[in-house]
Amino acid sequence: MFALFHYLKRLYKIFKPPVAPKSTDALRFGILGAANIAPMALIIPARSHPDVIVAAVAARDSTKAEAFAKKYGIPVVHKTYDDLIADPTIDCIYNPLPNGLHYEWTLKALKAGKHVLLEKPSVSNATEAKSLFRHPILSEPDAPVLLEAFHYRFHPAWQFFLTLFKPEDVEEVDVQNHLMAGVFPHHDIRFNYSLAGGTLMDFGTYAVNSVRQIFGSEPSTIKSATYRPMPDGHDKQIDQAIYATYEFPNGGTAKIECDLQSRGGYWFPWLTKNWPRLNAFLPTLSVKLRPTEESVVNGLRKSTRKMIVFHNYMGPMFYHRMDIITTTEFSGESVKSEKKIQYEKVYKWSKSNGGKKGEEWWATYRYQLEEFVNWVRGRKDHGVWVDGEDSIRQMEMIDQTYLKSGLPLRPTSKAVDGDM
Ligand SMILES: NC(=O)C1=CN([C@@H]2O[C@H](COP(=O)(O)OP(=O)(O)OC[C@H]3O[C@@H](n4cnc5c(N)ncnc54)[C@H](OP(=O)(O)O)[C@@H]3O)[C@@H](O)[C@H]2O)C=CC1
Ligand SMILES: O=C1OC[C@@H](O)[C@H](O)[C@H]1O
Repeated sequence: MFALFHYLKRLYKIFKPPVAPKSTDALRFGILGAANIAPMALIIPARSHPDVIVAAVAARDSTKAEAFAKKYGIPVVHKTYDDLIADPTIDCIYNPLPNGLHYEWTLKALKAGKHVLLEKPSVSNATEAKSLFRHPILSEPDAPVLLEAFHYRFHPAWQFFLTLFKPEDVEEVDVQNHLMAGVFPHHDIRFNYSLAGGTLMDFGTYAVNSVRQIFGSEPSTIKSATYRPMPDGHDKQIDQAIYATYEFPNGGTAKIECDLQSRGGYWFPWLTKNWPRLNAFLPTLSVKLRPTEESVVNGLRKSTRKMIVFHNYMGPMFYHRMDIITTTEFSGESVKSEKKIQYEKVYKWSKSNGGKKGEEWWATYRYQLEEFVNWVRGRKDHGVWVDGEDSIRQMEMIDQTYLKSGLPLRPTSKAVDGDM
């Protein structure tokens, strides 16, 4: 009963956080587009941050922009994205535009001297990523800050998870990201090739990112990559689901299965195979480690193996659980095994974590905003970060996966050659 109350209180505070009094020189953010993700990823987290004010928004349709601004208490509405970027009172731009517009509008904002919090996936492909993250503007003294918003990495649960094993000991990783069919309609930006859509660009980008983090390296080979295309009448260059296996330099392998229109998975498949799939709705990954001990006890060979399952690694603030499963096997003439499971949940940094800030109810996005502001304020040695070279390597792995699957790379923005 107490646990349920605690859980509901945490959920409530994620959506209705206490409002912090703002500092006099708080950073003023402007949002490009009245995007669905903006409240969750910036507007709500900003409320509890004393150094952040969401000051302006621009949308293509001014009625939509006005309604959005009214709903979320944003004082200024600009008629165009260019007007927002040109606003001298704005310090930081949040870019949640469709993937295919990330490059162009981020570069415009950087050129106007704004710091940019850029939604994932950072851009459409590795060509854009190199052009953006290695742009000379980012090497100038007092260069603006640019961050690909891989929010899940900023949460203490993910960072704790990474302490549970050494990358070189990882033998197998399995990532399962399924979203019930029907959540996103077929006309959603996620299924639009010209806007750099595709499941690999969406759910898949987390899967790719997580395996890169777990192995601490890039894959040496893509062993296979296949996809399920959109239904007839829709863009066949779009992967509705993507399945890939990778080999890493330590000999370990990773399998990813990502589906934005997931169906079936129930009994009586002949009847249920087209039913929207509800029973795998938490993105989950499992990591199998190589056997860690080999010894002889009473004439029996003892070996111990660990497996860690992380339920809901993408949205740990709502609920998550790490199952650390240790299997000890004694083998001689017969084989006997013992299994032990330890459960972990982490919502806050431990006290020994270098004074990093956080509350149990902070969402991944709130932890991310904390670090973004730290960087803008010059506090760069503080904690988790996603650097530009990492974002480039991420797009390289996505490109290579598309090529292996037989799908084309997502289109490169004309702004790359024009350099605006
Ligand atoms: N971090 C996370 O957890 C999540 C991140 N995302 C990422 O955020 C971005 C936006 O996703 P989401 O909020 O779901 O998408 P939405 O479709 O809700 O928002 C995209 C915005 O882009 C603008 N836009 C500009 N040009 C176009 C165009 N040609 N077609 C469609 N929209 C256009 C629209 O703004 P206007 O208001 O001006 O019309 C719209 O509000 C994506 O990159 C996605 O990957 C998405 C969900 C979760
Ligand atoms: O970033 C994301 O996280 C949640 C998903 O539902 C969404 O499709 C994706 O864009």
